[in-house]
Amino acid sequence: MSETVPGTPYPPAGDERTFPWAFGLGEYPVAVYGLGKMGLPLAAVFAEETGNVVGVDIDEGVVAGIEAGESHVAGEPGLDDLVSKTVERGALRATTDGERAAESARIHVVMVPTLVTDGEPELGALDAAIEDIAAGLDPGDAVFVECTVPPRTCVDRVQPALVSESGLDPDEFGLAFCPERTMSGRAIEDIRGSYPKVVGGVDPASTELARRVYREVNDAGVHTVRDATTAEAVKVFEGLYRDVNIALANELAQFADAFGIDVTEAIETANTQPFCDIHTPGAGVGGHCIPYYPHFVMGEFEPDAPLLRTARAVNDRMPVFVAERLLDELRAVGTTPADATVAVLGLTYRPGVAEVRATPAKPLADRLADAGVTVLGVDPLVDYVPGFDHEVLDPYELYDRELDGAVLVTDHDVFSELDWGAFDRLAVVDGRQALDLAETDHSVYTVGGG
Ligand SMILES: NC(=O)c1ccc[n+]([C@@H]2O[C@H](COP(=O)([O-])OP(=O)(O)OC[C@H]3O[C@@H](n4cnc5c(N)ncnc54)[C@H](O)[C@@H]3O)[C@@H](O)[C@H]2O)c1
Ligand SMILES: CC(=O)N[C@@H]1[C@@H](OP(=O)(O)OP(=O)(O)OC[C@H]2O[C@@H](n3ccc(=O)[nH]c3=O)[C@H](O)[C@@H]2O)O[C@H](CO)[C@@H](O)[C@@H]1O
Repeated sequence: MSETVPGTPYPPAGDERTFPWAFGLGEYPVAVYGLGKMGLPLAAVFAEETGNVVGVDIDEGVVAGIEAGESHVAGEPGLDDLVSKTVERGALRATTDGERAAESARIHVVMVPTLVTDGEPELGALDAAIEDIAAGLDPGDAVFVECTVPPRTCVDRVQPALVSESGLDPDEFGLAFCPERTMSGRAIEDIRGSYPKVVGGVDPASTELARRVYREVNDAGVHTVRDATTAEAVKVFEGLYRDVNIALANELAQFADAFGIDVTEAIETANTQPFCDIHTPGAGVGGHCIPYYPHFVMGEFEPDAPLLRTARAVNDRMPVFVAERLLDELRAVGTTPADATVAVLGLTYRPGVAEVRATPAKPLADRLADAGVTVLGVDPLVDYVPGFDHEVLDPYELYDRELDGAVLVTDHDVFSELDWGAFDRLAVVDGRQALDLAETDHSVYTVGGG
């Protein structure tokens, strides 16, 4: 890399006119750290584009599967084929040796889990990946963080760690935050350009290099922002907006009985004008995005965040609210909760995604169990949830069990397709406005419904 970008000694990726060819020919080898639901599709797309990608994961099973040309991520259209083809032609390799991968790469992309433990951001995986990268970081390299992090993480945590552990000066390498704006179930489509890629560097050269790289990957273009912290805030703001607006929908749903209306109908109607986008009430907010991102802001900075706290409290209470509606329905049909067996339908946090982090099913099941209910967990994608201390069934095993009630937490298609008439009269709570039980004699309460 020759020329420098005015205002910083850091050399960008050569000449803008020649960069696409150089990048496409694999002259800027890419390493992707974290090969999960988001990282593997990203690594495969980079491999398709450059022909020269090494993926890094700490899970030996993940690495072995990819080395065999197989994707371990279910439910991603096009991913199985893309992984198979890019591995077969040597464009994508996988390893558990993060340091060695870093030595071979010029562009290092981080997509490891950034989680929350007891309400605190858990960035250990990020720190570990950065440590690997630092061990192999060379002048002129660039680090792009894609996993969601608290604002200021790149400037206050990542850059100092890279400098201290690599021995390089800050202007000898690039660092940018380039958030993953991707939804499980459509990852390749989103990575390829459902929306513009947002990038923000710790300096202009880092922003410029990120722009040049992601312009080769994202057909919707690249939206550059002032700096890395602004880019981190963009990603977190997207999630905060969603958590607050889901909380509004959940709070409104609790007025359905008092108003005597179908709140979902009122929401859908209110949303027919462009200044209103009330989200959908449900049984709770799960996954490692939306319920986690508020904790990247709340309590991490001087200003308090009462709105974020309240929204989190409203959403965290929804599983309990739904469980208590089911207890009401059991009593309404003359069933004593302590004598009841209830199926909790859906253990993953949303349909089609085998992810159970922050699943609403767990607090909901625990509230039922506290009332003496025997709980059966049911899901088509997973048969185990950490901390879920109840029996777990495959959906079709339900027909062999004596049930008194059922609560829909996650609307996997299979639950709408069940033969509900095969069950004796049940107390049912539909937490996702997904069931049509009008032709049955079940006693049904629909969250947000009339
Ligand atoms: N899942 C989503 O819908 C989504 C969407 C946008 C952004 N994100 C962000 O991406 C992050 C990752 O999400 P995901 O769904 O891919 O998680 P995931 O749990 O599916 O995959 C994470 C992968 O990283 C690996 N890993 C953990 N520590 C590592 C390390 N030190 N080095 C290398 N690999 C390591 C794990 O073994 C796992 O394979 C999330 O925490 C979030 O910040 C997720
Ligand atoms: C790039 C990225 O980070 N993408 C994220 C990803 O987020 P995600 O995979 O976590 O999925 P979500 O759809 O946010 O669902 C989370 C939980 O909230 C419940 N929910 C949802 C909507 C609603 O109206 N009422 C609800 O109750 C739902 O059941 C589930 O438990 O995709 C979203 C676009 O879908 C993005 O916005 C979001 O940034």
